Amino acid sequence: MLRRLPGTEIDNTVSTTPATVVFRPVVVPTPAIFVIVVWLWRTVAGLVRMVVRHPVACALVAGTGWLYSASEWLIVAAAWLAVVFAMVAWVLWSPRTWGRFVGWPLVSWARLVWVYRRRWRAVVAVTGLGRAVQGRWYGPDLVRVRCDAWSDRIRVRMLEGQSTQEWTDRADNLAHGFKARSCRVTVPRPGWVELVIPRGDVLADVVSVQPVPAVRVDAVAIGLREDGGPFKLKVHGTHVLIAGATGAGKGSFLWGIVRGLLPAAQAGVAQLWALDPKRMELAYGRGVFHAYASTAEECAELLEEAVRVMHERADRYAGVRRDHEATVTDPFIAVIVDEVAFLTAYQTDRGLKQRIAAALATLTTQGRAVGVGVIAALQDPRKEVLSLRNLFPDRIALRLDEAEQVDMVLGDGARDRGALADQIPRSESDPSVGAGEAYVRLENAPQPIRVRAAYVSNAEIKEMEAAFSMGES
Ligand SMILES: Nc1ncnc2c1ncn2[C@@H]1O[C@H](COP(=O)(O)OP(=O)(O)OP(=O)(O)O)[C@@H](O)[C@H]1O
Repeated sequence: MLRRLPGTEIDNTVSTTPATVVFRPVVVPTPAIFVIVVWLWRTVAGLVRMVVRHPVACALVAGTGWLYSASEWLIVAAAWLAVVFAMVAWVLWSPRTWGRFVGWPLVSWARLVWVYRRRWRAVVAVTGLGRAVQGRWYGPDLVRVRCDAWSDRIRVRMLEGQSTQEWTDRADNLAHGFKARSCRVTVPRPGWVELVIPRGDVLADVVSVQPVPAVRVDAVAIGLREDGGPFKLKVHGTHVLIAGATGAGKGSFLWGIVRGLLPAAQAGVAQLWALDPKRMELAYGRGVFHAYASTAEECAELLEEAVRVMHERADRYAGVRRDHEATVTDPFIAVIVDEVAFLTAYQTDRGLKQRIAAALATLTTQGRAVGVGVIAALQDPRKEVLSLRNLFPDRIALRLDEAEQVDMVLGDGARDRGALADQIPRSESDPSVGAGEAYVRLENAPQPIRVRAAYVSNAEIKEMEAAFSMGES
């Protein structure tokens, strides 16, 4: 009766297959008073828990009961009408606070009861997340469900001794078990996991570009996050690696960054330097760049020029300052490289290859403190990504061809944490399906976030070029 066990007992298994022998536990008669005390204690604890967790619902039920006993049903009906009016007024006055205190808790409760509690035992049993201990079945505790506009967050107390890895390995099973598109596992505190299950998908439709923003170099607006919020990418003080299969939409990220930095470039506090060995992407809006290189020789020279600027600034800053502030005299220099493997892995001239690799390594290891940032796109992550990857603090994986490539780009364990870049949809007939969708892993946040870049069309690139041309580069 007074047991301390590692989770919720699901079933008391006594009989078994002939191969396994399970003995029925010894039954020790318990005095009735113990049983009564334990039941009373559980009832009181349950009531207190209910009042703490659902104070508004409990107050409504208790208030209705009290009013009915103290007066007549007409008064009760009038009181309820007043409550309904108050709710409507609250929704109209502040839908956000109403949602926070009434709407979402109600949705959470309904989904807890209707979706998760109903399926929990079956899902836990089929995914193998329960355990049989001495003939008894134990399952992890489903403690609470919190819903918001885009996802359900399910707090679970794991069985004692269970690892997060067991849950991340079964994320796909859990998603299917709860009829969801995906499931991400996070760890709020030791012994607990939180399953993040998105409802609907705000990234399913093409995201339109926002008007060109005000002058800023720190973070640029690229598109939308999975939770519907704006996705802003930090570009100053970091380096960004963008990897994606052909047609994944790397161009949207590159042009999104360019678009975000253009006002700063016009104001003179930023400079955009383009390296475009394929000549199929950045050449289209060539006029917006301060410097443009396409042949391997030109690219090596431009990278070495960036290294020279970097060293010159480092000499001036030494002992005077520790970080860079974008000014007209010392603008932030964004070195944008489309298809970096053309300059490294695919480069046949060994001399040029070594110069480019050395310049890239110098810029990515020393450039960010003095205001030189590298933003590099890559199509095939198998080509030298491992030597490049660690030089880039922030990484973005668009649609990739194979599951193994996700960890190659984002770092070990990223796919287990929910970065399913290999599962981003594609369509033969509609190139926009899944294009621009990506998982982002930032330096200071190991948990990948799902985003979609706004689509920067050819017409918009030409408009930007017309409005922000830097003259002959
Ligand atoms: N953010 C986006 N939203 C919707 N559709 C997009 C987006 N980005 C790109 N597309 C669509 O996908 C197509 C391919 O995009 P893009 O050329 O940028 O891919 P890529 O990754 O640069 O490919 P490649 O490596 O072959 O150059 C575009 O022509 C466009 O139709």
